[in-house]
Order: sequence, then structure tokens, then C-alpha cells
Amino acid sequence: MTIDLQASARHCGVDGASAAARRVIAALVRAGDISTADMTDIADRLNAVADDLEATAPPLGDRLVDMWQGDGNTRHDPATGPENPIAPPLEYEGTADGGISADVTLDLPYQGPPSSVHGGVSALMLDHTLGVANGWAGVSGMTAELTLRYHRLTPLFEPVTVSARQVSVDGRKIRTVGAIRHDGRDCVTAEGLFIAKYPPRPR
Ligand SMILES: CCCCC/C=C\C/C=C\C/C=C\C/C=C\CCCC(=O)SCCNC(=O)CCNC(=O)[C@H](O)C(C)(C)COP(=O)(O)OP(=O)(O)OC[C@H]1O[C@@H](n2cnc3c(N)ncnc32)[C@H](O)[C@@H]1OP(=O)(O)O
Repeated sequence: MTIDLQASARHCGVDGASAAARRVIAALVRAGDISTADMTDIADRLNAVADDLEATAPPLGDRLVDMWQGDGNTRHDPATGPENPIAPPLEYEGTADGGISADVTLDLPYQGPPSSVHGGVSALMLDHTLGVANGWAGVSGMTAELTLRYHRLTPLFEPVTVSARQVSVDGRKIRTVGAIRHDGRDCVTAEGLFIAKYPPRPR
């Protein structure tokens, strides 16, 4: 069974608030202490928002069940999740080779080398994209091995394409490849071994 590709974003509810939080994260990293903003006042206002959210949060167990509804892609993960402010978020579409891809422009919160994407962020995006490509192909599992090759710097502030496709399924072993490309050139390539095994979803 293939999964739905997109955990499509809603413009209201927690998706809207998460998009606002994403803006706040990027704006804070952009500002630093050379900004003219009153950071004490900003910290007070952000803490007031966090106080509201913590006071009204559901029990953790209820939220975990809610997060893991259905059997397809998730809405809370740190790569695609519209509910997760630390997700860029990636939005996939199917590709002609049976894989998936997402165009994304990353900002300062994801910086590693100057004006370039952090290698761990690239690993996160590729791990997840290979995983979703498996779901899209119909047989998915958990990452057992992920091998990355960093060919050249991946730029911030410009669109890059994150893509993946399933290569083979041999019993429980699934092999998947992917890449992050900019201007038609590989920045990072990935090879993954996934094992068809699933931790139970909270119900
Ligand atoms: C967002 C998370 C979603 C989770 C998935 C849920 C649903 C999927 C639905 C749709 C897909 C959509 C989205 C998914 C998106 C992203 C995916 C994110 C992926 C992750 O972020 S996931 C977290 C990181 N991941 C782990 O946290 C794994 C921890 N680990 C384990 O849970 C076990 O370690 C496991 C399961 C890997 C194997 O355990 P096991 O007991 O089932 O394996 P077993 O021993 O039976 O081996 C069977 C055969 O695999 C070979 N084998 C095993 N492990 C190997 C290895 N590492 N290297 C080379 N070969 C290996 C053996 O050598 C044997 O081979 P042989 O049969 O030839 O002897």
C-alpha cells in the first residue's frame, strides 16, 4: 500500500501557529545580538506564549495517539511535518522514475559552513526522504544504514532539490538512494538500507 505523499499543510490550527514559530526561529537566528530589538521584551512575550501552550496541552499519551493516527506519512516529523516548527518543511511530489522529490530553500537556522546547509540537516532530510520514498513505493521500514557522500557545499537561501527512489526489495531488506541537488549538480548523495520492521504506533 502506498502512502499519501503530502502531509498537506492547513492554514489554521497548529499548522498556522507552527508556521509562525518557524518564522520566529528564523528571525531570531537572523537577528542575533546585533539587532536593535529589545530581546528581554521578546523573551518575555515568547515565554508567555509557551506558558499558554503548556497550560492547555493534552496529556502526552493522548497527543502521541493523535500524532500517529492513520498508517501513512506523519504530520509531526522534523523533515516534512507542518505541525513541527523545526521542519523546513519538505513538500514531496512523485517523480517520473517512481521516486519522490521536494524543492526547498533553507535559511539560517539550518546553517553549517558559512551560508551552507549543516551536514546533519542534510542527513535528516535524506534519511526521511529515503524513508518516504519507500512508503511511496509500497514497502517501507526503519533505517539500518545510511551512507552519505558530501560532494560540494549545499547552499542556503537558494532552492535545492531533495529526492529519493527505492532501488530494490530483498526479503526484509530495502535499498534506497537519494540526493540533494543544486543547479543540476549533486551536493549530497545517499544510499540507505532499510529493514521492514515497524515499532507499533501508539493507539
Ligand atoms: C517517522 C518515522 C516513521 C517510522 C516508520 C513508520 C511507518 C512507515 C510508513 C510510511 C513511511 C513514511 C515515512 C517514513 C519516513 C521516514 C523514515 C524515518 C526512518 C527513521 O528515522 S527510523 C529511526 C532510525 N532507525 C532505527 O532507530 C533503527 C534501530 N534498529 C532497529 O530497530 C533494528 O536494528 C532493525 C529494525 C534495523 C533491524 O532489527 P531486526 O531485529 O528486525 O533485524 P534482524 O536481526 O532480524 O536482521 C534482519 C536482516 O537485516 C540485517 N540487518 C539488520 N540490521 C542491519 C544493519 N544495521 N546493517 C546491515 N544489515 C542489517 C541482518 O543482518 C539480517 O540479514 P539476513 O537476514 O541476511 O541475516
